[in-house]
Amino acid sequence: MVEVKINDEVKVGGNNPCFIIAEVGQNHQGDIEIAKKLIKAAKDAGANCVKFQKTCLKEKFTKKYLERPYDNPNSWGKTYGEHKRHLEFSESQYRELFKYAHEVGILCTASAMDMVSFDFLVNMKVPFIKIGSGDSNNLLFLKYAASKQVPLIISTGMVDKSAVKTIYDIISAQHKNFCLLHCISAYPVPYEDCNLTVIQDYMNTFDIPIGYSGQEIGTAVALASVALGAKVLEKHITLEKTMKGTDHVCSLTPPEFQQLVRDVRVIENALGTPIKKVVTSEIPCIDKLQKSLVMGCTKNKGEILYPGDVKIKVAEPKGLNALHFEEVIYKTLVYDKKEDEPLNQGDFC
Ligand SMILES: CC(=O)N[C@H](C=O)[C@@H](O)[C@H](O)[C@H](O)COP(=O)(O)O
Ligand SMILES: C=C(OP(=O)(O)O)C(=O)O
Repeated sequence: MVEVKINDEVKVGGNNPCFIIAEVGQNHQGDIEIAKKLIKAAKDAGANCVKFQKTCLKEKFTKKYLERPYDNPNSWGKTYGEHKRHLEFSESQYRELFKYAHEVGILCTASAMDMVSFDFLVNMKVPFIKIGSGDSNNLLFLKYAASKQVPLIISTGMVDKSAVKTIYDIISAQHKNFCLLHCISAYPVPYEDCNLTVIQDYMNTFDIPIGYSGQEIGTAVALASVALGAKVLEKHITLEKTMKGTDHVCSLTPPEFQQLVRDVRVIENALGTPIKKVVTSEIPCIDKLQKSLVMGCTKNKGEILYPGDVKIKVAEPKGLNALHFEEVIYKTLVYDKKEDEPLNQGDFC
């Protein structure tokens, strides 16, 4: 499988650990201090990267859409434009945040929500650029992004498989330094809509790392995605789930995020090898509880071992592994044997 090179130290896919993105998105409430707290929380939780959403409002939205009333409990203004302006950091604030993340020691990037934002992020030399599901049908943008030859992580919410193939074709025509994330764009996603096994379908279809961007509540589904093979995992992070904003409800608090990272690492460790074998840690249990062949009754040298004469029990000392039962039946005893005595190679012929 192709590995995606995020920077000189970090690669995604192949045998590399799952790349975990803490998605701040707009959970900073438009407040740079909250944004910094979330960067620090992402670092402390063990995330590999922290991410924002960069938008040039007049590139992403029509004038009329921005003037649309946005009257709901998550709104930061009377119109959608006012709401989004409240949540959007300036370029200099982004510089400050990237600098802070660098000081804290965590990779930091953003989703480019439009071409202008994409160019800004390229200039900022972010380790990769995320393309969110809002652009999974935006072929013009995808072509533009592909032509810039920067690593990309692309979400695939709100479209079907044929569109995902189109995304793959567009980017891979230029380079293979990209991942696709399975994603369902609902806040929160009902569990029955997660369709997590799409991850396996993507893995069978595409020769690039596949990941999961989860908007469902909790960590169970995200953990399952890693067990299914996700090599990138994105989850929203928040300081407090009851804060105002559309995404807080499907976000994880810093302790939850920390637990997620810990559990992902446990799962990766536990996935191990598909070769079923006896492992060293089983030896004490084998010694203590595995059954072996013993005499079912007392018999003398020269007598035949009929079924019923050989029993399978936990014994000390052990006899032959009980898997050899069939090989022992109808053999002749070479020694006298008492009931419950172990039967070993050399005791019969
Ligand atoms: C599809 C997409 O962009 N989704 C993003 C990523 O998950 C979200 O964070 C949205 O920006 C957010 O839900 C929008 O909320 P509002 O409309 O209240 O600002
Ligand atoms: C919308 C985004 O992501 P996703 O589609 O993965 O939720 C984003 O990263 O801005």
